[in-house]
Amino acid sequence: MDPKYIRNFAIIAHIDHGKSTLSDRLLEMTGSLTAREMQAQVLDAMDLERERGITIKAHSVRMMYTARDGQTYQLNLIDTPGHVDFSYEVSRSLASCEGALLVVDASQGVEAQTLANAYLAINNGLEIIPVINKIDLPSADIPRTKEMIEQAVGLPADHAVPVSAKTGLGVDEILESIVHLLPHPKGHSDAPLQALIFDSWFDAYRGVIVLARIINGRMYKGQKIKLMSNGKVFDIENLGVLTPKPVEIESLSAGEVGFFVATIKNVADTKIGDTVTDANHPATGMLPGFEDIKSMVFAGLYTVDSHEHTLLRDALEKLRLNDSSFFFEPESSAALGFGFRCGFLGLLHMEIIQERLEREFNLDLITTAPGVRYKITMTDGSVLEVDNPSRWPDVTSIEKIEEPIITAMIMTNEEYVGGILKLVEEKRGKQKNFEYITPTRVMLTYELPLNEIVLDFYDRLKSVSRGYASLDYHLTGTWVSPMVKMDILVSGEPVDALSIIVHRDVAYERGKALVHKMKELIPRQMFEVAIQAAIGSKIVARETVTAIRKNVIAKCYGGDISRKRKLLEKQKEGKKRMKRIGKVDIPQEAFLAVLKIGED
Ligand SMILES: Nc1nc2c(ncn2[C@@H]2O[C@H](COP(=O)(O)OP(=O)(O)OP(=O)(O)O)[C@@H](O)[C@H]2O)c(=O)[nH]1
Repeated sequence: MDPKYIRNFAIIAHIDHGKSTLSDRLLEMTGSLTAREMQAQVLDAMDLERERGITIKAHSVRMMYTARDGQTYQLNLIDTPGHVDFSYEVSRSLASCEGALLVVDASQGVEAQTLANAYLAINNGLEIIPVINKIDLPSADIPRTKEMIEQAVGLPADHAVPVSAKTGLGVDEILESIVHLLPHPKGHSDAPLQALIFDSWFDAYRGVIVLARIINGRMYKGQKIKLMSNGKVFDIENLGVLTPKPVEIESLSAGEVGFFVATIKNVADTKIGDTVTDANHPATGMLPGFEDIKSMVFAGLYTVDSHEHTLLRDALEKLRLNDSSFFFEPESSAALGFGFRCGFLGLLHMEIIQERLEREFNLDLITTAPGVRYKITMTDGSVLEVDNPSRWPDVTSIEKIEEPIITAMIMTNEEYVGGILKLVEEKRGKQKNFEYITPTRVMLTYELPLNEIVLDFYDRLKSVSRGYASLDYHLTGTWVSPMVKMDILVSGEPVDALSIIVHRDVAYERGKALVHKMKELIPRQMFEVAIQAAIGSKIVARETVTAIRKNVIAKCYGGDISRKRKLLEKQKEGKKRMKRIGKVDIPQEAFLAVLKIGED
């Protein structure tokens, strides 16, 4: 198609502002799907996505739209993941577009992710159309939302489109705006092929499927292609577009978006942000912006039943086929046996993987507390990267430790600022900016250690702000910090899988809170159990779980048999997620006690 009649765009929004609902409405209005064909929210296809109500993977859909001027346009909607863990994927999706719809909930206004996503779009040079959504709600305030878009985001809002994605009101105006306000793609079909990969996954029937935007040149069936980041060469077996049903076509040319299937066996070869070129007539350079994705959050995964260890390995391998952004390697723990050290993009990503392992592979897992990767310079000048507390070197050989730092944007209402400032201070934050966006809305910018964020920051923020704060962050550097390893001893024995890395200045408090929480989480046993926190040989906190006096069955001795069985069954259920360490049964929650410290 003549690029003049193509529009590639993304929808960006803060979580729950209506991105998926609007996508569905656009599909419906362009006849891509009839209302009847339409299951609720087609674009969020994965089960987990639907349950959690968030978009995890980016997809793209081609729609044909005949505008009021009578011309038919090809609109490619490129979906973006809706969570900070996936911001690199978001940026690559945006790099595949010329424009974006910035959806803002008219009853909530601009939130942290609205801003973060808008900045990503602006940095990628996109034209932005503000869309003010949910105008059917009684609490919708269009003038105020416009004002916030102008003041907080810095975008003109006079051409903002007020809509209700739910009822469809105003959505046809969005289609007209896309056609008339967004620029068309500018590539050259006769130049050597350069296609940007913005998503890929493994399909059990078709193999690796790659979504790409053709920036220059042409892609066709039978073509020999080269992936420029690793130089690997493959043959294109077929290609097509999602409408959202996959429809095969013969070729894709500059400006278009589609999928291709090549002789690629391993999804890890298709890196997001990579450039695909023609192996026989290669382009001179890669498209800008490519990065190798790095894990930010690390944790150990173990099976409750040590016989299931190979099942866990197989499951991890299967999941990795579909998601090349997490990594794992074998590790062993004196307490937990054989397991895997895993690296994730962020906490949500970790939870998703964990949940899939349990749900799809039926595994009972023990997860150790998530942590980050430290760069340690040793006194002999060598440099180590350590993400596992059990590999922490001896203190006497450490010269300096650098920890990863994020810059966080927090948007909230004035009345919650006090509580939030207290929280960020406790989390070792440094204020960078404090700004009133409107007379009652505040934007705080802070530098914070990633280590503190992966613990319980997000939940704590939600609770101090009663949900009226939004957070967005990205990695921006490192601090040199006096971190120490804190060991936890159960009945006098250190349990390696419970060790954590903490800042020296908060170690004492953290230790106290941690053993206190563990005391609540470890069930009483037939004997007394001491729980201690120690730094080196120094005990910093201690609690005792007292012994049980009677056993459960004795209580109903002589009672009816079904009650007795029920009790036994209940005990068994409770045991499922316990790991016996020495003589003590420790439940899964206790391994994550550090995440629950602030919860009382
Ligand atoms: N009243 C009203 N509700 C809406 C409208 N648009 C979306 N919603 C509701 O708002 C909620 C969130 O909508 P989604 O479309 O799932 O939001 P989203 O931005 O896609 O969320 P993520 O995918 O998690 O980023 C849902 O309960 C929708 O039914 C609207 O125009 N009016």
